[in-house]
Amino acid sequence: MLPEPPYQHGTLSKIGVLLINLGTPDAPTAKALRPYLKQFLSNSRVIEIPRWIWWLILHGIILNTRPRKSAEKYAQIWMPEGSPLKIHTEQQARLLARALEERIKPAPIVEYAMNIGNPSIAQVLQHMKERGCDRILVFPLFPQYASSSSGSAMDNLFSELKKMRNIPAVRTVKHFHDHPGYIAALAQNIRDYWAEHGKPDKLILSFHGVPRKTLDKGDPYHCECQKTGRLLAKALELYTEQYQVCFQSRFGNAKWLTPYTAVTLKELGKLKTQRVDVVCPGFVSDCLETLEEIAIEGKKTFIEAGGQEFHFIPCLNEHHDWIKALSEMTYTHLQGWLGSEPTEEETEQSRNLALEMGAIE
Ligand SMILES: C=CC1=C(C)c2cc3[nH]c(cc4nc(cc5[nH]c(cc1n2)c(C)c5CCC(=O)O)C(CCC(=O)O)=C4C)c(C)c3C=C
Ligand SMILES: [Fe+2]
Ligand SMILES: [Fe+2]
Repeated sequence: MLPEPPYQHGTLSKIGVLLINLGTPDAPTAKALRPYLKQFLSNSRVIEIPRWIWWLILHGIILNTRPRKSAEKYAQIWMPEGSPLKIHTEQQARLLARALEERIKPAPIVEYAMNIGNPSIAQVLQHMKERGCDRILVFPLFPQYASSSSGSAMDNLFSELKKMRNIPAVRTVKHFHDHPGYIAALAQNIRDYWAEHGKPDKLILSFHGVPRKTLDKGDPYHCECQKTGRLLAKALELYTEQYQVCFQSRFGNAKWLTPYTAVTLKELGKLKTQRVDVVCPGFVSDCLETLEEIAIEGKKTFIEAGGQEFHFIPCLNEHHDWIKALSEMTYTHLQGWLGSEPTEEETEQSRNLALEMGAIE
């Protein structure tokens, strides 16, 4: 069990909000990619094949080849301040804290952590406890629930809580794939883009893929992506022929959810489609998968196949409507906790009582 700060009578119980994203390497180098990929790909929710077979493949092949290849990709999208995923998540936490300050007194403490890499869930939870958070809302930034993303973040959270003597009250957000605020923010972000750059012939809604067999095993991810797609198309008043839901980032040789984004872009290119726009509603922050795989590689695939014009629409990142939706969802999930904090006066009284009773010195 982890060491615990000494229990203090009458300390103010604070509310914390912990945003969690997937995680990113510390640097765009093979040296930093190796431990990141090792942690990611050792997870049995991410790779669901017998452990010993996978151990041989991972240690014998993947960790000897992929770190260098992935580092080259990361180097193309790395920002002066660091990894885009980390920078956007940091900004989202800062903007959410500011939005909540205006609605909730005393304002909750907002932090972010990464399921893989840094800052780790373990580190940040400990830090929140030290700051006096006794009630924590854990909010994974994955709109659609998948066992490999949201489920894995929950595993990590619960295994850290298991090490604590004094466990805070914890609530978790499962998903928000159909939340009206999230859908409205996605639609507005796309409309903003189209107001500046005009409209495409086809809009591709590209979600991160997962192995096809996870759908048969009961993972709701596929259905949640389809629902987000449907609601977003409705908000944008698109006809069925004007958009398509696709799945990207296939890993390994097994069948993943289809249609594959890269295959669809190639087909659209071959059909000499004048203009295709791609947006990635399943990622709330731009990252390797959107900036390299779609904006660079996806564009190349489409143009080389004969397409004319390719546009990548950025993720929600710091969009005003997204921060509003995030704050709205947080507020909803905090119901029952808000307004129940003891006042400073009550806290002082209980401290005095404990002093009188000799419970504290
Ligand atoms: C949006 C949710 C995500 C799901 C679901 C998901 C499943 C999943 N991913 C892999 C393998 C890799 N993904 C990688 C990067 C990556 N994945 C997500 C999100 C989801 N993944 C994000 C946001 C990122 C980008 C991180 C960044 O730093 O920008 C990588 C690492 C990069 C690389 O080497 O390609 C791998 C590997 C699997 C196998 C999987 C489901 C089974
Ligand atoms: Fe991934
Ligand atoms: Fe489905």
